[in-house]
Amino acid sequence: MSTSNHSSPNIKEWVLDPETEYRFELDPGNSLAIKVLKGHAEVFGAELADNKYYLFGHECKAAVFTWQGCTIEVTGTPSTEYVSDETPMYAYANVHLALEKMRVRALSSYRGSPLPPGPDAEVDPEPPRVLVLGPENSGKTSVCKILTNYAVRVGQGWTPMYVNTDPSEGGWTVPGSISAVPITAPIGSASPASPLGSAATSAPTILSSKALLPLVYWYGHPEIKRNPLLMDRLIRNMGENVIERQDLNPEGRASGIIVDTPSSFASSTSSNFTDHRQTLIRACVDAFRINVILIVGHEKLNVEMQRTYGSRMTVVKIPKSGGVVELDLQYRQRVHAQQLHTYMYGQVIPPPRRPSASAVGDPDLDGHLAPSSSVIPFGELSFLRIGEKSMAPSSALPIGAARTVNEMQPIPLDPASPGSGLLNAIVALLALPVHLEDTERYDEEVLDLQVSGFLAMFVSIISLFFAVLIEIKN
Ligand SMILES: Nc1ncnc2c1ncn2[C@@H]1O[C@H](COP(=O)(O)OP(=O)(O)OP(=O)(O)O)[C@@H](O)[C@H]1O
Repeated sequence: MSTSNHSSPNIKEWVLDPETEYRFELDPGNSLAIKVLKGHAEVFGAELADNKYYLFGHECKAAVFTWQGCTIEVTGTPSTEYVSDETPMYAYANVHLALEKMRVRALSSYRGSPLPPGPDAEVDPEPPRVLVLGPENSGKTSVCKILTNYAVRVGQGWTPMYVNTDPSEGGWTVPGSISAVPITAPIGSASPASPLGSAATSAPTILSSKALLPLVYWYGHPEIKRNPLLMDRLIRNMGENVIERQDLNPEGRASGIIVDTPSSFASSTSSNFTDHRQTLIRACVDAFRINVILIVGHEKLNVEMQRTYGSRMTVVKIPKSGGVVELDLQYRQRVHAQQLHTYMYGQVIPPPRRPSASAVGDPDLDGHLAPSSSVIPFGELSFLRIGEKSMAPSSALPIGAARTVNEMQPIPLDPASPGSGLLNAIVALLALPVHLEDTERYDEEVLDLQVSGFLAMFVSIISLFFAVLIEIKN
């Protein structure tokens, strides 16, 4: 590895040796433009085209990896930048090859073609349905992105289903939701505000070719511990939908599923949550018919999963990357705020120094949202909250006492009442099934509905009553 300074003070050239990566971290308000001058490079498995600027911003932390060596030009001043030759990419590439083999065998069997010969010719071909588990800041999302991007890049037309069950991550919409989408093009990593790429928005149609239409369920909190029963139900609903969709499309089904999970699935400091943790892992395994579990750098969890699931599926421990950054609470809160803003208004990453007009990547295209607002009388909307606003764990109730409101009960809210908690809240707009008879409706129906968009609740001082600002996506 070597660096050379350009004539301009904030431009540097980095020559990377094979199998090394250039890691960087950005401060708030800073951005970085990276251009590949020679060779091939990728960011979390997504290849960077030659001689095009890629912008990174909003406190992005990432790495440019190269298999065969490359020269990159970096414009901007990251708070941290260094090159590392110790990466777990070899292990990740091996996992990718094993998953690829499963895909090819599964597709051959769906099409009725003879299976490729080999030691596992007798084993029933199954596409890879992978659950990725690991503690906080272990790099789970990065591993999921790398495996998904490699599958998409193979050129076989795979469209792996990426499932995000971490409500604190935001995925393709806002924090508090869980979502799934078949990935058709490599996922970029320009900003932590859109960690998994962009969903379809009210932006110009230029975006529609690469925008994703995710299936979204609303949990309403970033923290799983808040209502594990609700999370269990949402995961099962999502699994049912995902499997049903894949059953209709052999290529999509053979592409498999990659499920990213929250860190609370891996370890828990509270004994109350330990049972829920295992129940939620089981919910994922059942709902998505998981057949491969990957544990990112956690020995104890690996042993636990080997004991529980090792007899019926492959459980593999993979190394954690030394580049994964420890994200603190304040950083996560800033990213949540940025994700909400990005969902409503799109995002623009200002270039560190205007690179040439050939700049590419998501951010340049994403800054053109045209949010619309409409005033709707509250009488035409019904607001529901699931469970009580603050719920003590069941174990904290007096012996023999039961809850008056259970965790899954939808409670109607009066928006005019000061304690409704709606002011400045984000509310999910749920798609009501239109063809249902009254007899087919049930009390907890709202828990099973998908999200059509999100509402931001503000007060309109001029009209002296509450108004709702709506930005509907999908
Ligand atoms: N090799 C790397 N070089 C630089 N930054 C990295 C690298 N791998 C991951 N990161 C960054 O580290 C941060 C944490 O990684 P990631 O989100 O993948 O971890 P996680 O285990 O999914 O996190 P969480 O605790 O939220 O579940 C992210 O900002 C990611 O971009």
